[in-house]
Formats: sequence, structure tokens, C-alpha cells
Amino acid sequence: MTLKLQMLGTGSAFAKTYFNNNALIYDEQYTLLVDCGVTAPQALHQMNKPFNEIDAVLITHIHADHVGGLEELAFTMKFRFQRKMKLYIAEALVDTLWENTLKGGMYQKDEIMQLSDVFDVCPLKPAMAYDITNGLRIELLPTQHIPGKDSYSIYINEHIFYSADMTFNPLLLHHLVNTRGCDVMFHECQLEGIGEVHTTLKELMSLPQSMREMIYLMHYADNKDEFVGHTAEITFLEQGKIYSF
Ligand SMILES: Nc1ccn([C@@H]2O[C@@H]3COP(=O)(O)O[C@H]3[C@H]2O)c(=O)n1
Ligand SMILES: [Zn+2]
Ligand SMILES: [Zn+2]
Repeated sequence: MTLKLQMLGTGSAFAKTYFNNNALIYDEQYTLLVDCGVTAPQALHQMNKPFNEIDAVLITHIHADHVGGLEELAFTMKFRFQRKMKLYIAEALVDTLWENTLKGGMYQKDEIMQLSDVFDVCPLKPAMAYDITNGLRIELLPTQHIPGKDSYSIYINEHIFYSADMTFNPLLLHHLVNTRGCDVMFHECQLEGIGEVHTTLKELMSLPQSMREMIYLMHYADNKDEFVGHTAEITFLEQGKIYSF
């Protein structure tokens, strides 16, 4: 199963030269949007890709750079394309996405009263694999990001780890490589400072060479170019480029 991945953006939450860290995953004619941040509508517009060319959206956690574009996506689907997009979301996030994020902007008496009025909601149980298509299997892995906040990484097709936002978890990374056949990691990265809610480049550099070779960095700050050439075997993911795995 070969998948294609294209980052809509590779920036950290407040980056200004990169769009939010959101991805398109392609399996032949099927397109899954992974996270839909504030900048996702603009990024898709620049790629000439209207919302109705996307089959489903999956969200990893509730921060504006991951869900801030959902209101525009859902309104556009409802009023312009007259249909709902499929929304893959951890079951623990369903109520809070509506009550604490979307309801304020989207509520409309008798028309939009709940999340299922604007999305075809598909709640996912963590640590359970789901076949989205014949060639795309996803599993949400609960990971630490912000204290008390549910947040998930994604394990794709039994060999690709997509961290989303998380603090460094070398035990999980070793476990995935040693017992689950992981050989590619798209990992978020804080280039400088202490990683209170993110994983730092320094932490990723502390992994063995064999694991560094698997890592593609994403969710990085505007000064990323200062670090090119200083990441040993680790590679930077480039916004807009299509990768095959
Ligand atoms: N305890 C926190 C909480 C949040 N933040 C910043 O807010 C951003 C929210 O999106 P993010 O991509 O998770 O990155 C977070 C931090 O930049 C932070 O730096 N410390
Ligand atoms: Zn983020
Ligand atoms: Zn976050």
C-alpha cells in the first residue's frame, strides 16, 4: 500500500511564513485532510483544491492550528456544496469540539444544533485500527501534549507514525519501531528552547541513528532555515511537496 502525503503547512502554531501543520493524505482517488487549522482554507485555496475534493477530515486535538478552519469548511460544505463531510475524531473530543469550539460560531436554531448537523461524525476509539479505504488504515494513539487535554498521534498503515502535537515520548517511538514495524515518522518539532508542550529538536537528535533516519520534521518555527544542515540524518518535511511512502 503506497500512500502519498502532502503538507498543507509545516508551521508551528504561530509561524507566519508557513501555514498550520495540516496534511493531505492521498490513497488513489481518496483524500483525507489531517487537521484543519485557521490557515487550512487559505492553503487549500492556493493549491486550487476546493473543500468538496476532500473526502474526510480527521482531527488530532483541539487547538486553533488544528481545528480553527473547521467552521469555514463545514459552512462551505453545507451552504455551497449541500452536504456534510465525514469527520474522524476521537470519541473523547466529539462533545468538546462542538460545545467549546464550533457551537459559538455555527449554532442556528432548528438548523445547526449539534455537530452531526454539519459533519458526518465518525467517532474513533483510541488504539483501534480503522480501515478508511482499502489502502488507508489509521489508528489514534493517545499522546501527551497539554496537561488534562486529550490529544492523539496517528499510526498509519501499520508503519507510519504521525505525531501531531506531543511531548517527547521515546518509549512510544522505540515500541513502534521495535514491535510494530514503524519505519517512517512525521514528527512535530520545536527547534529551540525547552519542550514544555512539544518535542524539541534536541530530544529527537538524542534518538539512535537508525531512528533519526526515519524522522521527517514538521510543525516548525519560521527560522527553520537556520537549522538546515544541523539535524544529522533527520529531514525537514517541506510544505506543498508530495511524498510517497
Ligand atoms: N502551556 C502552553 C500551551 C500553549 N502554548 C502555545 O500555544 C500553542 C497552541 O498550539 P500548539 O501548536 O499546541 O502550540 C502551542 C504553544 O505554542 C504554550 O507554549 N504552552
Ligand atoms: Zn499545533
Ligand atoms: Zn497543540
